[in-house]
Amino acid sequence: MDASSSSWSSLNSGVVLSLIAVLWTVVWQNLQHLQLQQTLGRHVSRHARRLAAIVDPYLSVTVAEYDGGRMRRSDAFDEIKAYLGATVVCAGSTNGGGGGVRHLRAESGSGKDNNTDKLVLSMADREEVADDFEGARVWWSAYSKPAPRSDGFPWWGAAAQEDRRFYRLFFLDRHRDLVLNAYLPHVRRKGREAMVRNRQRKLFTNLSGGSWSHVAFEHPKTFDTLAMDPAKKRDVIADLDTFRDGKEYHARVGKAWKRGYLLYGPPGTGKSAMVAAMANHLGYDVYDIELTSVHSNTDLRRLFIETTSKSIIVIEDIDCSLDLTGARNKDKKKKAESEEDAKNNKDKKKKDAAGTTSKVTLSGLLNFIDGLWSSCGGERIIVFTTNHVEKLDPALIRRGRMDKHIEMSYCCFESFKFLAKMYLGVDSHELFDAVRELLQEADMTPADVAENLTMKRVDDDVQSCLEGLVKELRAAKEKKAESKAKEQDEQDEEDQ
Ligand SMILES: Nc1ncnc2c1ncn2[C@@H]1O[C@H](COP(=O)(O)OP(=O)(O)OP(=O)(O)O)[C@@H](O)[C@H]1O
Ligand SMILES: [Mg+2]
Repeated sequence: MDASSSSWSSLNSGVVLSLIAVLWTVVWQNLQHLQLQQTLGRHVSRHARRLAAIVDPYLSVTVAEYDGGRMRRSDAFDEIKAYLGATVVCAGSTNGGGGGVRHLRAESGSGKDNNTDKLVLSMADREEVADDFEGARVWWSAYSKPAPRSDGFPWWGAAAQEDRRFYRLFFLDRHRDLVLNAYLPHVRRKGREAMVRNRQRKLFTNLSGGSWSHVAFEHPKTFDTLAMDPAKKRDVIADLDTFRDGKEYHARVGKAWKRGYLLYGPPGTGKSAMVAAMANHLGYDVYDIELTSVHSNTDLRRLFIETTSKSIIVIEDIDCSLDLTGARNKDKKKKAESEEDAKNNKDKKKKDAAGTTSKVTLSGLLNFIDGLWSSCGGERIIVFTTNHVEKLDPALIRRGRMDKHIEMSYCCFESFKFLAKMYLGVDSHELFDAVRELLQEADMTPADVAENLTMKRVDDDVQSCLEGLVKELRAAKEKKAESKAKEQDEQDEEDQ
């Protein structure tokens, strides 16, 4: 009995061992060839969901690539794809959701994103990824179906033959309100932001024929490298952020989603640099309108209507592009003209270049701004820059048209310190006190200060750059004192 039971048990253990060996081989092969680890993870998570569904059933929302079987791409699909690509898929298992995706789909930017070198990543079909939101866990899966033959109208071309792609979101019934009212809007918002970040932005300019031409917008200026009063800078950034997130606010108060900025100040104080920083901060395209190449008010309106949302429309040197100062300012203008003849070389050149072909008028400019802004979709910022704010017609820059007026001024000590840190990498130096005093008495633009702080020769160092700056500041101070004395003499002569 003992012997037979022992041989029986040894036979049994032999069978068990062989079974384990066979199972192990299968498991090993699966690990090798079918990436069982991942498959298991997915199955376990599916089974866990099914188990959870017994006590708390889960719901699903499906988003199709094309709305209602038509050939219009669904915005929601693209936003979800961008969200998953940026937030969950690329973050892998570190996103807190624990659902790292191993198989990705890579596409080059489509349509308007053609210029980008970046690949746009999304989940491959049959992948599943988890995401956490305010304590709730949800799951996204991707799948596709072959395009039904019946809806393949020939004029839709190759796109009609492509598979239809879908995203499906699973979540527990108890999270229904949270998912539908908070999570999905959050996904769309974040997705839109990711799409803006991913796309190659463009710098447009108008050609003399009245159409737009563009190049890639690659200006490196950001608010991090723009020297200006820190409080003022924070205020501008907050204003831009509020504008960008203000879709609902504008709709609620019945205001067109647009904002006008007037940047004014002497040449070289960073007005154009500020426009680039604004565009980089918001991720918007830039439309740089050269008014002197626009033949008529109608052409101007057409150009504006062709601009897209999420853009900054800039008219540089608005005071000298055309005679937009209006009849109201004529007397004031006559006086100003004689004083500023010397300064106005740039203006004259522009006017000469304009020739006599441009018939854009002040009223045309006012009308098209308001007409376009009240009728078009929105999310546009318009920026006027000028060296002579006093020459502009008040109607052009009144609040509502130009909501925010920003003065870009000569370099102050704060801006100098910022530039010294950026260009020379120093926070303090024995010459800083001299610079501080001189900046109170001399007018020097940030552009000139930056030029002095740039090391141009191999033997240039912090000391030589700052010495050069102090020398130039002294010269600027003397020049300012001389011109003040001259002005005073002229005034005295007039008074006599
Ligand atoms: N505040 C600033 N911070 C950093 N760099 C600046 C600043 N202001 C000017 N610069 C630099 O000086 C150069 C000229 O500046 P910018 O073209 O922006 O001046 P501007 O005010 O537009 O002059 P203009 O009135 O002649 O058009 C740019 O290279 C810019 O980077
Ligand atoms: Mg400029």
